[in-house]
Amino acid sequence: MSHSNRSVSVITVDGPSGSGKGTVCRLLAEALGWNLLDSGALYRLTALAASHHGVAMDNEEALVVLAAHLDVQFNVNEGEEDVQIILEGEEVTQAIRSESVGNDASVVAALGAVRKALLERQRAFAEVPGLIADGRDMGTVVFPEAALKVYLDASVEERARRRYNQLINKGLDASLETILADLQARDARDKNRSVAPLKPADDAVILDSTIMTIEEVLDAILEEARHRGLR
Ligand SMILES: Nc1ncnc2c1ncn2[C@@H]1O[C@H](COP(=O)(O)OP(=O)(O)O)[C@@H](O)[C@H]1O
Ligand SMILES: Nc1ccn([C@H]2C[C@H](O)[C@@H](COP(=O)(O)OP(=O)(O)O)O2)c(=O)n1
Repeated sequence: MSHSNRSVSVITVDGPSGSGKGTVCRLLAEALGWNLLDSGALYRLTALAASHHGVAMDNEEALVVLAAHLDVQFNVNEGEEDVQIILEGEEVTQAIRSESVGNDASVVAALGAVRKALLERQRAFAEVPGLIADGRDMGTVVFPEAALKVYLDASVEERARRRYNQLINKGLDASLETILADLQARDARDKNRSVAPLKPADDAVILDSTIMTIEEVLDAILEEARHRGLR
């Protein structure tokens, strides 16, 4: 099956780091009672598995093997906000969220063979009653037939401020300048790669969240979903 389950409704949310995809996708999945695919987590897990196994982030052959055989469990625990992620028997829920794993993920994600190895695993998430898919190429490559495609953007300065606040709130050290520079490098890598670059699908609804609250972004997407008879 190349396009997994065509009868299942899919809403895709693509956009750069810090635009609010993860937050709004979680709320959408909750509001609609649908499944959630955090595709970035798969690239982060591939990068983390590589570093655990001493595989360099440009060793395409070895990375493909890791991506194709990722031994991962996503556990949804009642009352807990985060999905618990277990990689090769080890809890990595927090570990995959670091900025360095994010940067490594962006590097391995530029390799076409790695993306191919993860493709069917992503499509398998499309199960009834529906799927919210969060990533960079959800609407352009993975679910081209999605009923609603959103491209969520925000200025790079605002996205850097959000990341900075996120780290400070976790009690971690952070430098706004470093975060801004890292984000700019990651944006450039994700947008300029030759395979499945980050860009809005031709039929995407573009939302700029720079001066929108999370609630406003959620409502705007739910309104679009309603227009399309998705709820
Ligand atoms: N519209 C918004 N306004 C203000 N803060 C936001 C908004 N959307 C998300 N955030 C915050 O920004 C940070 C990054 O959001 P996240 O959902 O992780 O983005 P992404 O998944 O696109 O990288 C989080 O701390 C989140 O609470
Ligand atoms: N569908 C996807 C999802 C993520 N990636 C790559 C590119 C991103 O920089 C990294 C990390 O993605 P992730 O969505 O987890 O990162 P952010 O939470 O937006 O900072 O993975 C991708 O190439 N395609």
